[in-house]
Amino acid sequence: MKHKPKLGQNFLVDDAARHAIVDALGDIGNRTVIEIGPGKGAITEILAKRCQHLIALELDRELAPALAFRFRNQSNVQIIEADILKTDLRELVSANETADVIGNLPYYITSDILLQLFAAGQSGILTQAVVMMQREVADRVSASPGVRDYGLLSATAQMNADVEHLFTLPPSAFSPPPEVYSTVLRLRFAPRFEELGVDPAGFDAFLKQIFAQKRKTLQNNLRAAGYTPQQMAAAWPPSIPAQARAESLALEPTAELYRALSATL
Ligand SMILES: C[S@@+](CC[C@H](N)C(=O)[O-])C[C@H]1O[C@@H](n2cnc3c(N)ncnc32)[C@H](O)[C@@H]1O
Repeated sequence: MKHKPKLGQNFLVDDAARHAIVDALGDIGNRTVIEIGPGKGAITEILAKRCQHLIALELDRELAPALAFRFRNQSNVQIIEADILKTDLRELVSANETADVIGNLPYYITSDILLQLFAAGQSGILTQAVVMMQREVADRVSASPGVRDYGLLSATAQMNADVEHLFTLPPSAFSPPPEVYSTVLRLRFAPRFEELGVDPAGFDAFLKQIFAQKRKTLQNNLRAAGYTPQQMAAAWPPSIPAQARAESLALEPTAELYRALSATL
């Protein structure tokens, strides 16, 4: 079967790596695990032996039935031919249950998948995700405030999860080898909206506004988003320098600024 580059198909062929990814989920003997993009089953095969219930979502209409056939005698394995982005994860998880997610992600939709996982995390159905992505994207997801890679994706991710950088693999771990290195992250879903006193939709929109132009100061981005100089003067927390950029602020002062500006509306 020919691989389909358009579907981000780079199959994992490094045996130690595929075990390490599954090991990162910990003990899954009593867990429901959702696998994104099982492909030819490199990770699926190990998960099927270890977890209570495996739900694997594969878009490729040749690979999905081939996997369903291969695992037909394993009653804990469910292969679904579906587009992850068009799947409501809440429908896969029974009431009063939570699931873990795993996947060597199709890199062309990494950010969209992460946003989908954060939304599912907010609804309380996911505990953790072990996900492999292009190294540069993983560096942005896990970057701390004040470093060059810190931006909208970092702030969004860290509002939703504790992010842990696990390991990086070279192109040779895959067939065909991609042009980039790949990094595995563990995300433990722990939304911080309540703790920081912000509403998720409003704060997500605010993050998009303050990171709209990375090289501009916070005040310039806020002005472009429609805040007046008077509103900013009335609300500006003394702890935030007037010339600060969004990328230099931790989530706590960012939330403080959002709350103060919201109070002026
Ligand atoms: C990087 S490969 C990983 C395959 C396999 N898990 C492995 O590690 O060898 C990504 C997989 O995601 C599948 N895929 C691509 N787009 C998808 C989508 N929108 N929904 C579900 N699966 C998708 C591809 O067909 C491919 O099998």
